[in-house]
Amino acid sequence: MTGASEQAQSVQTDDAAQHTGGFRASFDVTTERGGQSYGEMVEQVRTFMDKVRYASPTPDLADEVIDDLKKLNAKLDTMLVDEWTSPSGTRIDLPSRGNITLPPYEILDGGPEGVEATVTFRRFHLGGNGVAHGGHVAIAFDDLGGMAAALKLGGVARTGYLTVHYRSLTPLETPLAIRTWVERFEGRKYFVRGTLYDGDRLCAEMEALFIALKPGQA
Ligand SMILES: CCCCCCCCCCCCCCCC(=O)SCCNC(=O)CCNC(=O)[C@H](O)C(C)(C)COP(=O)(O)OP(=O)(O)OC[C@H]1O[C@@H](n2cnc3c(N)ncnc32)[C@H](O)[C@@H]1OP(=O)(O)O
Repeated sequence: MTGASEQAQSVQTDDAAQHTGGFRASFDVTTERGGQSYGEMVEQVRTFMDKVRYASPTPDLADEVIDDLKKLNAKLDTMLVDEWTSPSGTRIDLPSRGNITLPPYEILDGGPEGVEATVTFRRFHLGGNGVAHGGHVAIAFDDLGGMAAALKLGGVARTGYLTVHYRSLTPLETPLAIRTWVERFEGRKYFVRGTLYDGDRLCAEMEALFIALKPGQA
């Protein structure tokens, strides 16, 4: 089986959408790419990943699952597109904009004043002893901190640094309140803060620097 990066893209993409700087030439926001079942497809894969984290299959069952996965991978091989035209990351109607690599979050409010969201770490995000892996907490802060910077500056920023203070354990399968906001900015430097709460209990805090990209900068 080859990885996606080794596979030829099988679907023609629009030249006008090609990358000319920043994460994307322009940030695409869609609700249609991938069709109406794309969100449920992502959800089923997330559920599968949750089960893989806890499953202890017999060798026979593992072989069966491998066969099934090979068939599914072959199906998706017929529809691979480039980063700029994939639905993933652009579907604002779906949790985490349809990006399966992010912990699923739902935006409650977002604008120049900051972003409020609910994030749920899944069984797949287990670190140990029943609670979330700290790296996954940092991913949530990175994406939503980047979003707060983007909404403040009206453009794209990259993370310069990101520090997470883990204040108490972060539970799995529990909707948590996550908030990010730009505390101040100096030129291209956006200093972003964040909090993650389970009810009244502070699980983690974040402080980060996001740097606005210059025109044409990757
Ligand atoms: C509701 C729907 C709406 C949708 C709405 C769209 C939302 C969409 C959200 C997407 C959200 C994705 C969010 C993921 C964001 C990543 O995860 S990005 C990936 C991780 N980050 C990276 O890979 C960055 C790697 N680093 C770099 O590429 C370059 O260092 C950078 C960041 C582009 C900066 O390089 P540069 O442009 O040459 O700038 P440089 O002159 O070095 O630095 C600029 C200033 O920052 C300072 N600086 C730079 N780095 C540091 C540092 N580490 N510490 C302290 N100071 C620093 C410099 O000292 C300098 O300061 P001044 O001298 O101006 O005072």
